[in-house]
Amino acid sequence: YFSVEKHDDCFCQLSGKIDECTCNIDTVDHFNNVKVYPRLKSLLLKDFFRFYKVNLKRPCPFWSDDSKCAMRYCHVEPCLAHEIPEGLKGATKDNNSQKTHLQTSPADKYARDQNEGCTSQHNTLDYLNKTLSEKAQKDIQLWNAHDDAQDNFCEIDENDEEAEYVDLLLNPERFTGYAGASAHRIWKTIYLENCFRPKRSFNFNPYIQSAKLNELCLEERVFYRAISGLHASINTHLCSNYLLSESNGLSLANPKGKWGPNLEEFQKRFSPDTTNGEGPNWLRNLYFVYLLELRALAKAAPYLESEEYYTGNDPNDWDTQMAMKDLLNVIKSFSDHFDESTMFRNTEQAEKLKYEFKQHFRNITKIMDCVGCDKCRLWGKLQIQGLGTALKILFSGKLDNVANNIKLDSHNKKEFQLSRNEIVSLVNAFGRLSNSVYKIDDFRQILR
Ligand SMILES: Cc1cc2nc3c(=O)[nH]c(=O)nc-3n(C[C@H](O)[C@H](O)[C@H](O)COP(=O)(O)OP(=O)(O)OC[C@H]3O[C@@H](n4cnc5c(N)ncnc54)[C@H](O)[C@@H]3O)c2cc1C
Repeated sequence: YFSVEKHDDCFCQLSGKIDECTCNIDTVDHFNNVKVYPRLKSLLLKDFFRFYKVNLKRPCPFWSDDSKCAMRYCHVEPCLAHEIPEGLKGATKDNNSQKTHLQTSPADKYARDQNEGCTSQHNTLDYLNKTLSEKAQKDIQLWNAHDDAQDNFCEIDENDEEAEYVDLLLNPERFTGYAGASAHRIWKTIYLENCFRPKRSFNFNPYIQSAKLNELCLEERVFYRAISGLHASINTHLCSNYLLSESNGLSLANPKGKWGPNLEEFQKRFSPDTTNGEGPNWLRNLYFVYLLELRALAKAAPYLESEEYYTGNDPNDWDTQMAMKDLLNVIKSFSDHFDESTMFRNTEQAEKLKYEFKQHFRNITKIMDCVGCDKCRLWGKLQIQGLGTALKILFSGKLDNVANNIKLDSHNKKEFQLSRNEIVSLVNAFGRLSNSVYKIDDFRQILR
């Protein structure tokens, strides 16, 4: 079952097919490292993707927050008001254009034309009162929000009073020193309580052995692999952006520190010798979740191509729009996408399973509020929201019939919506996975 080639000198020289998918590891390596990674790297510097709104102060709903990471590197600096682009602060172009759109929508125009051509008698007999009381309008807004929330895999906190904008470029994901019981409790809770488990698993080890995965059904395996892939990605980042200058990682002697790849740490975390043979499988799960999010971006491409990426700075926004279109064209050109249509097929079970899948995932979003290191919490929340957005795109069913080359009309846009934060988290989360795939290749080069 192990996918490491015997004669390869590096455990991370993975090969063969990615589990649950039809494409090979090296296909993804090449596609990502040459085409996707450089594009994402510059795209994620744009203001639209740089500012993420998040509530880092939500209390942990499951246990009292036992350990706060005291290291400087755990700290997150929220943005000051003047640092946030005007367009993100309140009156967005979207709001404005929606207003004008509503005033001149074809339906309104039709009604107006009809009325203008009517006699006064017709006016009274045919009159359809289209005005809505303020209360009804509010109710409709609530219903729409409710319907939309049904598609969501995440607990959204961007509207919380305590939510603040964070500049992601000033708070890079890297080694923080967050470890030990608190970190283990989070991962353990995620795996133990929220991942579906093999029915005959009587042991209390929360971590599923890869060899037992075949006892799970496809949907459950996908869920597990996505979480494990994200876990592998986070741990790859802390190895590739490790604090090198201070041996104990806690000294305040060097305020900036020297950061870079730590091969030993990477080997310890992923080599078969130190992980009971599991490390390479965790890395393969990283490729799996990469393909899952890649497919979500391809599926949502018609939606994302019609976005304005508004921040209030027209030339920059136009650049962002063009860069996003370019990236989406590359993503659409990938020939071997993950096929989500094989999931939730068995009609009797499907709805129940989908519901459970969603509930499990929502729980994980709540567990993120228990992460005891602000920076880890920030990136954990962002990556989980990004993954949740990918799942919403893949499984809400609302984009299933939208062909790749069709521009979304306003009807489709009303049917399916992504908030700014969902788009920011999805693209940044995918950026993190892309970065991990790239960094693993760096480690391979060092080991060669
Ligand atoms: C949400 C979150 C975000 C974090 N962000 C950061 C960060 O930005 N920077 C930082 O330095 N630290 C971060 N951490 C901490 C980091 O992930 C580790 O928990 C920590 O470094 C301790 O590592 P460990 O070797 O003890 O094993 P852990 O990574 O804590 O893993 C615990 C156990 O899970 C199993 N396991 C490990 N990897 C996988 C996998 N991929 N798939 C399945 N099972 C696996 C193993 O049995 C392992 O013993 C974060 C933790 C969490 C929960």
